[in-house]
Amino acid sequence: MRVIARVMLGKNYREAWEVFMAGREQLKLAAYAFADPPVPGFRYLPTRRNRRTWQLDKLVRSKITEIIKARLASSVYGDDLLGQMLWLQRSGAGANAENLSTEEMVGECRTFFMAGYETSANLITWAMFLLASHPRWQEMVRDEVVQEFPAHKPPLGDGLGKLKLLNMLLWETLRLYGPLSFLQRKTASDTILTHVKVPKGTMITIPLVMLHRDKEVWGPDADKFNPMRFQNGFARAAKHSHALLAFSYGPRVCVGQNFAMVEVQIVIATMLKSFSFSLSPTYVHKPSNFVTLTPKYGLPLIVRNLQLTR
Ligand code: HEM
Repeated sequence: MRVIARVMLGKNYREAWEVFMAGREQLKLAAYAFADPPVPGFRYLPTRRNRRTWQLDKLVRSKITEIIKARLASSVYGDDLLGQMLWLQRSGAGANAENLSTEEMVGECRTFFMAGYETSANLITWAMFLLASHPRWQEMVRDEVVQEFPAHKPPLGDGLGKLKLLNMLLWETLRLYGPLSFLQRKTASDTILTHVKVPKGTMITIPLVMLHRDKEVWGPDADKFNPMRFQNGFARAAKHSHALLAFSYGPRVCVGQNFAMVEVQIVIATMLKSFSFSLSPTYVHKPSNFVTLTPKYGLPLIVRNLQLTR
């Protein structure tokens, strides 16, 4: 959470935290709204949940707007993402920069907060689950990390690109336990999808969980943990070069995917260097899809300090 708060509003870290907590609650409320009756205008009714959503919305907007105003007044835009947007807006350097209104900047901040925390946190969680469940892989990835980043060399910088096994492990985690279980799209025109006529304006849900475990695409071991399927690269792991859609594909592909992969690599490599992990006997395997895919009862791990055990 701190990572995305610093990246987005680093200079205003304390306010970022408040914005973030409010946004997080909003996201949960929005997820509950999926179960609302499909009554037009239902979201405008003053139900308790809607009122709370509006309250949070106001809070998030006013906080970010205040931060923007203060930075503009001081002419010190900051070296975080908001600072970059302000700089683009003021300098007119970016394409369509003049169109980036304060309202849009507020929207961008909200999107980044929402899109950039739970997803990465859950990738770390599920990767740790798989490492704890497959000790041989845990050893192999640790050996790779220690070889590239011995003793007191922190796992940062170009060396991360050499952590092939860790990358394979992360791709396999995204396949089996991708943070987002589905994507949604609305058809922009009448279309035909595998012989089915789909009228304009139809909402289509793309079930990533099913696609990622489809035996026709991934082979007979599609349900099994096998990071080696990625040994020849991402595009050759399945019958289709874009079968892994955890970060989506096309014009709406996740803009934060490289950032997320580096962030997660650093966190996992740092932990593996000093600790070993095994699953606690109290762990109950129940992936639960609420906004993102999480272990319903948490992920209790037994953690051992390697310096004490070696
Ligand atoms: C493991 C981590 C992540 C996963 C699995 C993930 C996944 C996704 C997916 C599937 C989408 C597309 C949604 C759609 O097409 O409907 C998306 C969009 C987006 N992601 Fe990520 N994401 C991750 C991390 C991040 C991070 C760290 C950031 C920010 C630093 C970020 C920022 C965004 C933004 C801004 C969008 C919207 C892009 C747009 O609509 O143009 N994501 N992400």
